Amino acid sequence: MSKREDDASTIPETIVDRNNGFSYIRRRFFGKGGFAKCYELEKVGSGVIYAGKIVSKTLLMKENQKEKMAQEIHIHRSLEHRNIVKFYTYFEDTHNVYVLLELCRRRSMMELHKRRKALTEPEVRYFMKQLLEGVSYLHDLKIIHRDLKLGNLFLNDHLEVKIGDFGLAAKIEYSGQRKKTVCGTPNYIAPEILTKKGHSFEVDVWSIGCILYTLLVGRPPFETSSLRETYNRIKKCEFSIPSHISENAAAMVHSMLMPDPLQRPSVKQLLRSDFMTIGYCPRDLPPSILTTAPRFD
Ligand SMILES: COc1cc(C(=O)NC2CCN(C)CC2)ccc1Nc1cc2c(cn1)c(C)nn2-c1cc(Cl)cc(-c2ccccc2C(N)=O)c1
Repeated sequence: MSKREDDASTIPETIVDRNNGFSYIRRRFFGKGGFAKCYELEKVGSGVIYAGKIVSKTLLMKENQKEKMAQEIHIHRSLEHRNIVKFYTYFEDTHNVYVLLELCRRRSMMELHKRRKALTEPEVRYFMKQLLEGVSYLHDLKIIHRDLKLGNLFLNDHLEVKIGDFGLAAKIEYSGQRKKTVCGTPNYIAPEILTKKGHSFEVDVWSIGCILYTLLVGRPPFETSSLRETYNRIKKCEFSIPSHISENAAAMVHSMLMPDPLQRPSVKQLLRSDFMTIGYCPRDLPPSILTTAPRFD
């Protein structure tokens, strides 16, 4: 019999953190990503609600999987920024590892994209400003995320962007270091990772360029019917920008999707780009934009 996606056979209805005696009621199943299942967890007593990422230890038998999970926790627990998902705590029991994270009730930008497709340029400026500020904070700490994608950009009740899922993140240990491998497959993967030329902060700029293109155009820049063909287009930097996209927006996309990583602007330079600084940028957005384009009269 096939297991249900939200199979919770080894996840107790009440989860106890044996380090401090706090317990959490397992509520709604939100979905899964990689090895993890995500549930709404309610802290007994306070009623505070978290997004609980739960990983079965049966999936952490191999040393490299244990190390990957430990690295994700080590990096994420050290972060504190309004555009980074807050890491509250983690603990384990016989069967699982539990990570308690900031709940983002408006889910992720992937759901927004699926519903709206292309956004207006002021909305794109609004989301890009927060994404760039969050990644600028990471890069200042010498951390590369390496898997920036719409599904990892969560939205809270105020539609503030919260970067999550540090499962592929890495720390640049010394100036000029180029990472040679990444254990996993980034969604918006940069050409230098595919060609194994060594990579660093510029891969996040590439991924943000793919996100920018997707928000402006309504579909990803290198999308094809086969992964092999998509990878070929990425390696050849083969993409086109529809003519209705503004000059400043197109120029920003082109600068971020340069084949040579050293030609790409830094995140800080992007925050000062013409597209980001010329043109209306709303201070906040109403929840109605999750389903309908706003009018900025
Ligand atoms: C009310 O808050 C949420 C509701 C829902 C929701 O209603 N999902 C529905 C999907 C369709 N099915 C049929 C019913 C449930 C999803 C995410 C929420 N919030 C949330 C999730 C979070 C975080 C913060 N907030 C953090 C931090 N991480 N995750 C997280 C973790 C993992 Cl393991 C998976 C996923 C995940 C769930 C589904 C799709 C995609 C993803 C994804 N982005 O990976 C998300």
